[in-house]
Parts: sequence; C-alpha cells; structure tokens
Amino acid sequence: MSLKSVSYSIYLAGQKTTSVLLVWTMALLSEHPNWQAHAREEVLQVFGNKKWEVDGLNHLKIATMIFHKVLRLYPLVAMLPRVVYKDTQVGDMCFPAGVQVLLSTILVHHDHEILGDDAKEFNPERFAEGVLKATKNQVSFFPFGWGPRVCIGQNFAMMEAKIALAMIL
Ligand code: HEM
Repeated sequence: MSLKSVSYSIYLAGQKTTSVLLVWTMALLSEHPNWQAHAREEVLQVFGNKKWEVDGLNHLKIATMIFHKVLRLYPLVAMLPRVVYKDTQVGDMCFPAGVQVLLSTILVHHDHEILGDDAKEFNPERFAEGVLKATKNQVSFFPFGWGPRVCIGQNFAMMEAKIALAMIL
C-alpha cells in the first residue's frame, strides 16, 4: 500500500466517524437531561472553569460510559465484512473457504438474548464498570471492530469526542 492510500484511508476512516458519534451523543443527551447533567457535573469537577487538558480527559468516566452506550445503540459501522480463509466449523454451521460473511454490529448490539430486555434503552450505567463487565466477557460490543483489523483510531476518537463534549457542556 502506498503512503498516499494509507493517508486517504486514515483521513476517510477518521473524518466522519467521530463527528457522527458526537451528533448521536448530543441527540441522546437532549432526550436524557439527567445524563447531560451528570456529564456536565463531571466536566466541572475535573476541569472547573479552566480549559480541558489531556490528563483530565482520563478522569471523564461518565463521558466514557455515555460514549460506549451511544456506540452500542448507534454503531457507526453497522456491518463488518470478512472473508473466510479456510473451511471453518462454528457450532452446527460450516463456512467454506472463500465465503464472504457480514458481521452485523447493530444486530449483536441490540440483541435481547445477549443483553436482556433493556437492550435498546439508553442506560450508560451498564458500562459503569467497563466494557468487559458490561459484556460479561463475550464479544458482544465491537463498535471499533475486532481482531487484527480493529480500528487504529479508537483511542484517538474517544479522546477527540471527550474534548468536544467537555467544550460543549
Ligand atoms: C467513533 C469513531 C470511530 C469508529 C466508530 C470507528 C470504527 C471503525 C471500524 C468498525 C473499523 C473496522 C474494523 C474491522 O474491520 O474490524 C475501523 C477501521 C479503521 N479506522 Fe476507525 N473508527 C473511528 C474513528 C477513527 C479515527 C479517528 C481514525 C483515524 C484517525 C480511524 C482510522 C481507522 C483506520 C485506518 C481503519 C482501518 C484499520 C485496518 O484495516 O487495519 N478511525 N474503524
């Protein structure tokens, strides 16, 4: 891959994603003013009336919970395409080599069997103890993909989103 195509990939993958995450976050916070108030309180506690700084961003726990919940309800990449490279048996199903499969982020993120009856509700509290606890160690939350092709910009995106949220609130 040339430097030019790598640069394009990073530009395209990083441009709309974080801004769409912020739009969904604003929409959901306007519907749930209690969470908006929690998030604002936390920003004021961490930064007071000063400008945001990088170290403080790590202390924005409520903001992280909110972003995780937004990404669960509205994963920006709804499907992940994969090609099976060798014959693979998963439970009762056999996937021959060469077959293309689509992993549906949105279906897994909204699955009542995995998440319970409140799967589609905006309840950031579910992420209070982190992603592993919230998913009970299952691969049931992958807004940034999974495995070797996982999003390389995920930490950067969360940082950008927190900065924007801190400035807006
Ligand atoms: C909320 C923001 C973002 C979301 C939800 C997101 C989501 C994703 C997803 C689902 C993939 C595919 C992973 C897979 O196939 O398993 C991906 C790949 C990628 N993302 Fe992101 N992304 C975000 C922000 C960013 C940012 C800010 C950058 C760069 C600065 C970035 C750069 C990339 C690149 C280069 C890839 C391709 C990685 C590869 O194929 O090896 N992303 N992203």
